[in-house]
Amino acid sequence: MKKIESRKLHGGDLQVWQHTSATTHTEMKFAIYLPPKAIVNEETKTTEITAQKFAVLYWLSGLTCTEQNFIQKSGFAEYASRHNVIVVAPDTSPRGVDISGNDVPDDSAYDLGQGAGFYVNATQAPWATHFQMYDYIVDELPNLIEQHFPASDQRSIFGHSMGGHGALMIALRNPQRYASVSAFSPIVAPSQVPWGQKAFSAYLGDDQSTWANYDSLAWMKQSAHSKKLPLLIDQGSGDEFLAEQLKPELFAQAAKDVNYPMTLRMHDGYDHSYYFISSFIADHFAHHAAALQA
Ligand SMILES: N[C@@H](CCC(=O)N[C@@H](CSC=O)C(=O)NCC(=O)O)C(=O)O
Repeated sequence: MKKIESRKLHGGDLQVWQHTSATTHTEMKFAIYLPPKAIVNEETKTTEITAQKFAVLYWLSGLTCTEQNFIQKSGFAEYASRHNVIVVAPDTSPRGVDISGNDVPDDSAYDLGQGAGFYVNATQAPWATHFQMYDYIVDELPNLIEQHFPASDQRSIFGHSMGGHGALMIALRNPQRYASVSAFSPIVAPSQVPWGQKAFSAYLGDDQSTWANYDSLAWMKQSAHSKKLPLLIDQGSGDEFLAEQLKPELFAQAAKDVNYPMTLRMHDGYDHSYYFISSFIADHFAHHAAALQA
């Protein structure tokens, strides 16, 4: 693991790390924010509160994003610092070259390939060798974080758009691993909308029965007997992708049908951008901090 960026922010330490992933077989980057109390003293190798471990909130970004978009645009650090929660924001796909020096596939579209991993384990060529983002987010990254940082195994997850799909799908599939989930402008039914259909066809193939494994709406529909997590969705009514790609009403109806408590808030006039995210990021930290008891 190599630290490639470190900046003081709201009293804490914002770092970017690069590591060789055993899951994607590429170099991967992630950002991590250590709130003031979680900063490790290099001399004593302890945090301000000796041996304390801190809950971790995982952020999944949307199409075209790297680990940088969220940390630069969301205004998250004030709230991570206030709630004493570690925040981890990974890249959205493998990139560049693999560990054998071969190019990672990229079809050069903004909604497929590099920057568009969709948080699935691809089964189809040429993607399957590297595009294993589900396993990377659910297993490899938390293991790494909990091994190398003062991080507990108390985890929550949130995200935006493609990353909102990722957060909802991962939390609904693994309710024992997370304390809470939230999303801004999520793609809730990827199997039914153009962005998701394009990605799932490429990564998972034409047999649509396999798509349900990665579809939040499908997971919600079968969650009647699952552990229920605190679940919040914020959506702007002025979002240019709302009607064609996002469809949060389908998810809210499915939740109602299976008695899954959730909050869907529609916000008049807000669009799909990080301006919307930064306007409501404080509420998402409050939502997760309550569940994590951070
Ligand atoms: N037309 C845009 C589409 C890309 C876009 O809007 N990306 C969003 C996420 S959309 C769903 O996952 C985003 O977060 N962009 C990065 C940002 O910093 O705003 C395009 O061509 O880029």
